[in-house]
Amino acid sequence: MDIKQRNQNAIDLTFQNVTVTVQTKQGKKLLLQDVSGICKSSQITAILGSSGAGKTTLLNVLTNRIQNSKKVQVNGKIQANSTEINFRKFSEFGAYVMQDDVLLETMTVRECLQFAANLKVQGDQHEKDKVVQETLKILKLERCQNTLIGGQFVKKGISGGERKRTSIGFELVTNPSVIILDEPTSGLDSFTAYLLISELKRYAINKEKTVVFTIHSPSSDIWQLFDRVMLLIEGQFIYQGKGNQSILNYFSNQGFNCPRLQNPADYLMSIMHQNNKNAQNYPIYFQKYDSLLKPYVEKEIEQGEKFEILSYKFETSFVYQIQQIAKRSLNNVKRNPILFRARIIQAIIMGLIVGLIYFKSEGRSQVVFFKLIVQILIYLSKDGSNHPTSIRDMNDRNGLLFFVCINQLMMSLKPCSVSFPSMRKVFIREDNSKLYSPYAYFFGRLIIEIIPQIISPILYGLIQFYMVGLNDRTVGNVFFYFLCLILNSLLGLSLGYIGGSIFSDVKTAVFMSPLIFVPNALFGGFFKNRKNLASWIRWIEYLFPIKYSFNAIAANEYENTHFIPSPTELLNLEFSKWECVYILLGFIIGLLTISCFCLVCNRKRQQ
Ligand SMILES: Nc1ncnc2c1ncn2[C@@H]1O[C@H](COP(=O)(O)OP(=O)(O)OP(=O)(O)O)[C@@H](O)[C@H]1O
Repeated sequence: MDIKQRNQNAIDLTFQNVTVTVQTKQGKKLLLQDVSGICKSSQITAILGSSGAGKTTLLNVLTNRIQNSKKVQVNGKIQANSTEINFRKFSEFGAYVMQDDVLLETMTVRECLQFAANLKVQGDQHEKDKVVQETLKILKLERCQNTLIGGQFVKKGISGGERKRTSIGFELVTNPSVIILDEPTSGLDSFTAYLLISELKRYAINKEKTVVFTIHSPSSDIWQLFDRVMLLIEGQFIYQGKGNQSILNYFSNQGFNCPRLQNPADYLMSIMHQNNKNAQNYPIYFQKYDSLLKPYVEKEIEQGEKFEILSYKFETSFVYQIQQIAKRSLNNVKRNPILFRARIIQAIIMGLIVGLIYFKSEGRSQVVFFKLIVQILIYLSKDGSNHPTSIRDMNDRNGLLFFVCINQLMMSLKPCSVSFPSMRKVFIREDNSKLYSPYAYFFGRLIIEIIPQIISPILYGLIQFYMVGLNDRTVGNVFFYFLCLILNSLLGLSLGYIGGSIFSDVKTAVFMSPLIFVPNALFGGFFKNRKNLASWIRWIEYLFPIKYSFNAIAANEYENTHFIPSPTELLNLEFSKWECVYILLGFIIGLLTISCFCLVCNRKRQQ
């Protein structure tokens, strides 16, 4: 690498006159007050301050995660090598490791880094693997590389420190020029914390990276490592410049002497801590900073790196992204199969319950369940034996058909409505890191989640179809019945996706699902005959897809029936069974498209 290339990869991150104001019930609150500074390449910059001083807010501003809104106002200039940057630009060269480690618990440490590398590292698979191996080595994660991350559902997992390092590795693997970390040492013992910060320092020096982090109470060993320190009180700087002895000299000149045997960081935290005694000194700190350090910092900003930033923008193909997400989703199902198993068990139990309740009612086929497979194989056709024999039988049949429709819808609606919210944090984090397109995420997950929604209705149907004795006059009738079950299940999936992509948390999504389900059931054409609906409200029934499911399944059941009165006329079935299939397919595609757009529009910047 020549000198010019090396300098072009180095980024000085500067911020000038940054002010952040939020509107609260009590009035306007200043989170950051006209702060300016520089974080230099090949250095580690530590931001210290008491709780609530504005450290995280500053990192959010540097990474462009805070946007102007009705409640929040952000002013100031953020630049990388004198080029003003926005959220998208930052993601091309920078990475942000938030305080919470948002990782997918069913992945191993290596898989987690590999996922990020596959999607964001340029080159062939060998190069991607090499970067992963190097990152595992830098962060001392080799020993636990094949251990599952673990969490709520997958109990056995890596330790807190390994988790933190995996989180950092997930961002480092993409080789960012600027890496910003919010409290990377929280939850780590002092020695692990020291190892981590020294690795970050080595990384900054060896690879000319800009490393910025907030830290609460660094040990004296860690304190020695800081190249640059920023001290914040109430959203204002009281110090910015070299670490170690320089900072102690600065405060000593103001009459604040750190006792010889005390950890300098602890001493500084004690004089910054918000209490009445310290508060009297705040004006002195601010005034000294403004007169002694601010002009010097402004000069440093002016002298900062001016090279144009090399664009690292690299995106894998849409199909490759879908492949990677689908592969991960499949692994997720394999390693945490509880939802999949629950869906299958639910189908078997519900199939048996329905089969037993409606078992071989009056005049129905006497074919028993175990003959089912043979029945289908020999394409058995029966001559009208499955048609209703009485009004009572017809009512039973209608009830069964309607129940089957709403049951299938409900069985897939609920699990699918929590599918996006349960992974939302992971998605938001990865989306913020611009690992993939949100559309690829949607389709990658859909491809895998659709599988149980097809297997389950088939199982359900296989169990109850012949137990009950539905219309098996032709093979076409039998298959159409199964097609209806699958379409209902996919309808539930798409309705669930709508809820899950609008509502960001699991509880709200589950709570709102009856709002989707109940009107569908009421306007489905069974509980209330459509002819009896008031004319002003009748049009609404067309908006609820269960109407078409019931129409299709009933039209199939009563096809060529000789029964009088005609069940199709009594039910006022409006459409032919195939017309209903096309309408249902339209609904499913339409709802999936809407939910995809909702997911895209509902993204936010992680703070
Ligand atoms: N959206 C908001 N609305 C109102 N107040 C806010 C908002 N965001 C942050 N604050 C307040 O701004 C102050 C600074 O918050 P910030 O999270 O930056 O502090 P911090 O220094 O990182 O604290 P800690 O070390 O405890 O994480 C806090 O008093 C916080 O309550």
